[in-house]
Formats: sequence, structure tokens, C-alpha cells
Amino acid sequence: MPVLVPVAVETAYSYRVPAGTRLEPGTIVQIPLGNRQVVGAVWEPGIWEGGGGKPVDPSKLREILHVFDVPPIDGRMRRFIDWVARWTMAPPGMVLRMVLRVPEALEPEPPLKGVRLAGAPPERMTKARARVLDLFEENPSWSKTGLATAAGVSPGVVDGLIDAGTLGIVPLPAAPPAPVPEADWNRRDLSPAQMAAAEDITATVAERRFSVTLLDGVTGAGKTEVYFEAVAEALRRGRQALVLLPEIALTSEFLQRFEERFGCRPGEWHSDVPPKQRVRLWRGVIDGSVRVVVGARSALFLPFPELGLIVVDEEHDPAYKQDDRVAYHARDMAVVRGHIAGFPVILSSATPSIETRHNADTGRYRRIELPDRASGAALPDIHAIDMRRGGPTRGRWLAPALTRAVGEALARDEQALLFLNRRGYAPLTLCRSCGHRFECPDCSAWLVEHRFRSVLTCHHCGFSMPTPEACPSCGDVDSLTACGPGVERIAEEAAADFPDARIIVLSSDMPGGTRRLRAELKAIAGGEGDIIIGTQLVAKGHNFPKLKVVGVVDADLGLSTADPRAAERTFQLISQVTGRAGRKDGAGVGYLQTYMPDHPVMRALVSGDRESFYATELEARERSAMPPFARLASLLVTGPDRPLTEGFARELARAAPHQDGVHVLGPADPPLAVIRGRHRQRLLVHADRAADIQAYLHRWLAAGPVPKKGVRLAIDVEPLSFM
Ligand SMILES: Nc1ncnc2c1ncn2[C@@H]1O[C@H](COP(=O)(O)OP(=O)(O)OP(=O)(O)O)[C@@H](O)[C@H]1O
Ligand SMILES: [Zn+2]
Repeated sequence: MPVLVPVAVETAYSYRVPAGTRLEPGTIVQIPLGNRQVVGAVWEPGIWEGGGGKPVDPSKLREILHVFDVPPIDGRMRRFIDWVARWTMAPPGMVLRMVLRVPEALEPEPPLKGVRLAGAPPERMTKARARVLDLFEENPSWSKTGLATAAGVSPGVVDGLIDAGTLGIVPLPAAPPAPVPEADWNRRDLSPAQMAAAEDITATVAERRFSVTLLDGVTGAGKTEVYFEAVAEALRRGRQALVLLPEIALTSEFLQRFEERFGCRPGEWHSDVPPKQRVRLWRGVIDGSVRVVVGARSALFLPFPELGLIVVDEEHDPAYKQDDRVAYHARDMAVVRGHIAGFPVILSSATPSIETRHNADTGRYRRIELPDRASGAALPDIHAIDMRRGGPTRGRWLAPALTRAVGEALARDEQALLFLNRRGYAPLTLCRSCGHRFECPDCSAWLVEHRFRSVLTCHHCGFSMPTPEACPSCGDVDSLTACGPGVERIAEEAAADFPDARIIVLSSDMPGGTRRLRAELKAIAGGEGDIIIGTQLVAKGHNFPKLKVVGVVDADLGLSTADPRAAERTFQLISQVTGRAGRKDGAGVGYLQTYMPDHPVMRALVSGDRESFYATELEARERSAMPPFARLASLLVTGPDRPLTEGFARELARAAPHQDGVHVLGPADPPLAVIRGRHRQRLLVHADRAADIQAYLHRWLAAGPVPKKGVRLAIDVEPLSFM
């Protein structure tokens, strides 16, 4: 039987089925692979057999070692795995590996050991022993620690009773399955616009057919409440539902809202979920006891047997794209999963991606608009601060107009948010005497100063060194100077201007990790903190009722890159972050510090005219033949040194087949030419919309050189990152 194995090979391997067993495709099995034992899944013949395979001598086949007692991966899930592998050009076994992420879930949970009455009372009765035995009137079986705690005795007392034969050990029943969310637990009053939107998408769930709906509503429109109604409908119809969020670890508020609406928490799936809980969730998903999962992008690969809805919240968020190993976009693959299994997909955003908006414009996706905020509050007023005229004095980063607005907010007991998408104190440190710049020894990147921790660190590989007092190049003391601001530097300036204000700095690398960030975000939502200073993680979906003023310290930051999506990203990020202002009762204001107030992105933001942004950007993409009007694929070559890397990339380029409508660009140095000591070269395939880019790549790779001597090739179809 063909079995997909979780390694990077293009085909399935054949194994012998143990005598007397019949295995259907999808069965999860343990098989020998070299001298290891791995987990794989039985697959249908013919799909991943490969072209040049010679028939294997049946007597040489190795046997399947073990069949796991879990439901098989169903046919729709198998087609989905096949599809993702074909689309991303990843080996199918590597996609399967994402599905079988928690092998511990394949074995039944070991039963918990408990104790119950088993014999006569002990000869020697003490007060402690009596207290323990009394508890069996309440409950016939106890866990050992539970019993000792309830009786207020040491575990030794319980052990003594076991030794005396009074108590015996019994297996306790397994933990009950996750609570089932109730569709009609607590329906919230929706605004008329929300109601209409909810009716519309609920109908798509009821139809049980594939469709994609873009829920396109301004920041604070109440999109969450609307798609909750779709989740409720899936529950009513006995289907499972999946909600994807880009930054689930940080959104405890979301889980609370879910609980208010459905009476219990959903299943959670992301990197911060403890291993044991993940194991339970995976099993609960495949056996159907978990009905709703809220998760990060990898939740898309959970083996739901009865999935009837996927919601992709903040569908524009780049966090949905995985760049390494299997390079997939969870939003696009969610649409594929819906298509294969025949259920609706909802994409929700206040700033839809250009791709999604184009699909809505051309009628491929449905679109529902929510033009106003649910609370009735107005959207924030956005002002541009022209840094050429109204900028700050030398050595400062906040313009007088912005500082004034922050001061006024504080005087009204409101919160202000200063947004800068740069961690640390300063992005570059140099020596005033000799011009020496601090660079990472392993990456082509500057070291970023983190003054709170007194280190210079690399944001690409994590290299870190104490900030020296003298320049390592010329030896001058006190000659080092910080160039440009990061959030820590803005915090320093704000603290100097507002010594009485409570300032909270939020960035992903703060000590304390996710738990601390969660706690801080909750505190801010509860009204604590006067000035919040943060990187892009403050832009994501939060509701801060007291927040009125948002200042974008460097609105041009994202525009200065060569990324074809620079304008789109900047528009999305700034709309999202300013969209945190005035969500409850309006009167929010946003200030954009920019040297380019006439740039179309700044104009669209200031005028609040989303439509003009989308029209201009779509036209620009079409004119320059960029996605979604063309297709791209990136081939990233990495190697231990520059000659090997460049040599392979050139050889690969020479092997590119000729095809009308397809162009190969490069090889070229990406902006980050070295990361962690590995040299990088990028080739880019640009193809007409109608071209089959995967077929082209297959032909190319079959004809091209094979990477060796530590050189590796990574393919990314429709890449988002060009760094
Ligand atoms: N019908 C309603 N009446 C009053 N308040 C509501 C209603 N629906 C939602 N809200 C509130 O409005 C706020 C914004 O809702 P929600 O977070 O769903 O918006 P959103 O559209 O997802 O916004 P964003 O895209 O900015 O994340 C929340 O505080 C929510 O509790
Ligand atoms: Zn580095």
C-alpha cells in the first residue's frame, strides 16, 4: 500500500499490510523508515507514485508496524493535502506532517489512577484517616492528590490506607470532552446593518455549498459579532467551525467575547497552548467532540471531519503567510479547503488585501459592506503632519502638533498611542569619530540598540553583545551615537515631555513574553496607562475604550522598501492602528508624521477615502503587471558561501525553460544578502495570470542542476516577502 511519510520526498512509499488487516486510505500508521519509526498515512494509489518509479519487489517491502486507533484522515482532507502540496510545490509528506503535528494524540490518553474503598477499615484509626474515609460518602472515587487535599492531610496518609488494604487503586474515567458552544446562548442586539450582514452570511452556511464572502467593514464595525452568527448557524446544523486569527495569543478579549456569546470558550490552537491541551484538542477535533476552534494559521491543518465554516479574521494580515518549509498562505488555502469540502469561507477585514478586493470586484467572491461603526461612533479624523515644515527640533522625533495632542488627551484623562514599527532604541549605532557602524557578524544587517537591556542585537539571528563604551574600531570613548528612533527612544522622549504619565511600551521582544503582553493589553483595555508606545502588535484588533489619540511616528517607514506591496501594507497598517482611536464614543484623532503628505497613500488615509486607495492601487498593479494581475514565484538559493550560492543560482537561471508569457528575473542579491551566515540569492518568476506557474517550475527543476555542497533551494509561490 502507498503510505505518505513525513519526509521531503516527492512520492509515497510502498509498505506491506500485515496479514489479515484491511486498511483504507487515510488510516494513520507507524512504519519503519531507514532505521527510524515514523508516523504516516495510507494514501490512494496513483497520486504520488512519481514517474520514474520501477516496481518494487514485493518480497523487499517492509511491513506496516502499527495501526493507530483514531479515525482515518477523510477523503476531503486528503484531497486538501494533495492540493496544498501541488500548489506550494512542497513534498506531500511535509504537508501531511503539518496535519500530524501531535503524534501523542494518536495514542489514547493513559487513564488517570484514582482510589476507592476496597476493604475493611484499618486496625489503627486516626483522625486524619477518618477524615479521608469520610470523604467517600461524597464521592466513590478520588484522585490521590485530590483526596489528600480535600481531607487536609499529607499524601502519606492516603498511601497508608492503600497499604492497609482499605483503599484500592482504580482507573478514573477520562476527562470529559470539551464543552459544546451553544448557538443561542446569548444573542446580542445587532445594529440593522449588522443584522442584514449576519442574515446574508448565515444563509451561506445554511446552503452548505462553497462560497467566499468578504466581510468588508470599517474598523470597529462589529464584524466579529456578525461572523459569530455564521458560527452559530454552523453549530445549529451540526457542523464544526474554524475561526483563524493572525495573533490569537494576544487576543484574550476575543475568547471572552466568544464565551459571552456561546457560553463557553472555543478550542484554542496556537503556539502558546500547552502540549497536553494540544493533544486533547487534536483528538477532540478528529473525533468530533470539539465543535469550534479558534486558532493561528496552522489550525487550518487540523483534521476536522465535519467542518462547515472557516472564518479568516483580519484576512489581510501577513502573519497568515508561512515563508519557510511549506510556503502557504492560510487565507488562500482556507478557500481551497472550503472549495474541496463544499462549505462557505468568510474573509473579514477593515482593510482587505488587494487580492481579495480584486476577487470581490470581479465577482469571484461575494462582498458585504459595513460602512459604519457598531457603536455609532465616528471614524477617527486623520491629519498629516508635514515633517518638512512642522517637524520636531533636532534630536527629537515627535512634532510639536503631536506632542500637544497627546498632552490634551492626557488632560482629558484619555489614552494616547504612539505607533512606530521598530523595536529597540535605535536601528543603527555609529562612531562619531571614525564612522564605524555596528553590523551583525552573521547577517547583512545593522545591530539594533536596546537601551533598557544595554545590548546591541541582530533582529534576524538573535546575535547580541553588550553595548561597548569605546568604539571597537578607533578606541574612542563616548563616541558612539544612536541613529534614528525605535519604540524605546520614543518612550524616552515621551517620559521627558510627560513626567507624570504612565507609559507602557509594547513590542514583541519585551521580557516576559506573550504572557506579559497579554496582561499589558488587558490592562490598557481596562483604562490603565496614559501613553502606549508600540510596534505593529498594537494595531491588531484591540478595543481600547479610553484611547482617543493615535500618533504614527514614521508614516513613511513602510513606503521606503522595494516591496511591491509597500503601499498596500502602509495603508493597512496605518488604517488599523488609527482605527483603534475613538471606538467607543468617537472623537478619535490620528496624526501621521510624514515627509510625503502628497503621496496617494497619505491622501487616502487623511481623506478617509478607502475606495480611492483601492482604485489607485489596483490600477497601479495592473499597469505594472503585478499580482493579482500576474503571478510570481520566488526561488531562494542559500549556501555556505557566496561563490557556491551565486554559482548555483546562475546555473539554475541558465536552465530556465523558455515559455511565452513567463520571465525569469535574477539571480540578484536580496536586501538581506546574508542571514545567520548563509548567503542568499533570489530568482523571481513573473508569469501571466493564465500561466500554470507550478507546471513551469516543475519543468524547470527537472531540467535544472541539483543543489549540493550545502546549497539549498526554497520555492515560494506567490511570495509576500522579498527580503
Ligand atoms: N451591535 C452592537 N452594539 C454596540 N456595540 C457593538 C455592537 N457590535 C459590536 N459592538 C462593539 O463594537 C466594538 C467593535 O466590534 P468588533 O471588534 O467586532 O469590530 P471589528 O469590525 O472587528 O473591528 P476591527 O476591524 O477594527 O477589529 C466592540 O467593542 C464591540 O463590543
Ligand atoms: Zn544576525
